[in-house]
Amino acid sequence: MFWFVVATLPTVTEPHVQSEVGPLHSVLLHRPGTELKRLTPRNSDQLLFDAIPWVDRAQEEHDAFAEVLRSRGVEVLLLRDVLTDALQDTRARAAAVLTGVDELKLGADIADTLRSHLSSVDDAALAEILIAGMTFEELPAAEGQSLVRRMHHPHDFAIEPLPNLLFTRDSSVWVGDRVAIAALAMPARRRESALTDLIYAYHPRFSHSARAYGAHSAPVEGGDVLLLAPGVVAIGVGERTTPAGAESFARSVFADDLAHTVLAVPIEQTRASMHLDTVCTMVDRDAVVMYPAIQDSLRAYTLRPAGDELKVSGPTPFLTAAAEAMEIDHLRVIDTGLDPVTAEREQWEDGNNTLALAPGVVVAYERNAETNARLEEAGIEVLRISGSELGSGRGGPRCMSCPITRAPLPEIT
Ligand SMILES: NC(=[NH2+])NCCC[C@H](N)C(=O)O
Repeated sequence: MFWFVVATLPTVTEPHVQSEVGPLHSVLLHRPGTELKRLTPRNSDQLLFDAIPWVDRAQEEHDAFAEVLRSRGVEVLLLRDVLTDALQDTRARAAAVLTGVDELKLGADIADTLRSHLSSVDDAALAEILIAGMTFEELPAAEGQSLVRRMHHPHDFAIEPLPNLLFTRDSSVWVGDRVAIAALAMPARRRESALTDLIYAYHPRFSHSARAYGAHSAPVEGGDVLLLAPGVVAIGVGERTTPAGAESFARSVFADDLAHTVLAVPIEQTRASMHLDTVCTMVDRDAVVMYPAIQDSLRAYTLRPAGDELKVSGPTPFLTAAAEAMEIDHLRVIDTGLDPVTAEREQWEDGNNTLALAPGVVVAYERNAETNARLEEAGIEVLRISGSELGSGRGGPRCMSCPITRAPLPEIT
């Protein structure tokens, strides 16, 4: 006689991320849309883009990126869809209307008109306005002509667009089973975390998830947070994440028992290295790809909990501090052996910004041919995507993805 045991598998995978390379199950992406069409040569600097993307092509590239992930069994959640779903909750809608309208900028009359307009549109339209923004000429018609309306150019933004929402890595980050909503440093990005906050607070899939870093406001951006191993978090400190942000993030993950060591890693405050993940990402459980120019100079302060206090030591070389915290002999750096000019070109085009789908399997921009070839020589499987338009905002596959669930790392036998 045979007994069949039917395992009841959960229909959705619970959020949980402990590492950079555990098999990826669920990820949050944002398919770019109208917000990219708002970019002009006059506003692109302020909106943190280095070129004006060809939007249709950027969407094709993004669809292909999502398809690569799906073809490897990853569940892709699109930010616009989950935001629209979250807005079904009336509390979410009320909060969304408040976050979208800046009364100081618009004055009381326009703010009132805009709030009632936003309250009257359906969930999808509200999500679209929150993402794509709104110009003065798109404002709902109102009686009379206020000074604010008359003095603003019709193409000025009444609600700023969010072109950098494409980089879902930065506005929220999962550590273990908790999500931290990032406090973003650049004015052009601040409203992004209001949207991720709404999603995680009101989408039925996430509304029961606990928060990390809840009550803090010092900037930490997800692109600076690398989960080197279960219990070990590296935080880049530079143009975006501040020392105060890194310190309070460390206190928060220690208090919640999510980590035993945090490495605060100073990085150069330049556009080319605005986040730690622009110069270093993990490609295997014990290996990183790293911009060769910083390999010898990268250092880290080691933070550990000491009762209610923090014990800070260092700085010491990053690779040594990381290996020690990860309890491995050596954190391998894939030897790209690139000449400095090629290395600088490929770093700028996000060659070091790979997204791991599993240990030794990464998604990378195809244009970084030399870096990718060296990764393959080192035994890493590289899934290439094209990013000529997507990359114009200075972000690669890692920046464009927020992992929500990764399986635990398989034991090494
Ligand atoms: N995790 C990352 N490296 N994100 C890239 C963000 C790029 C974006 N244009 C910004 O300047 O904020």
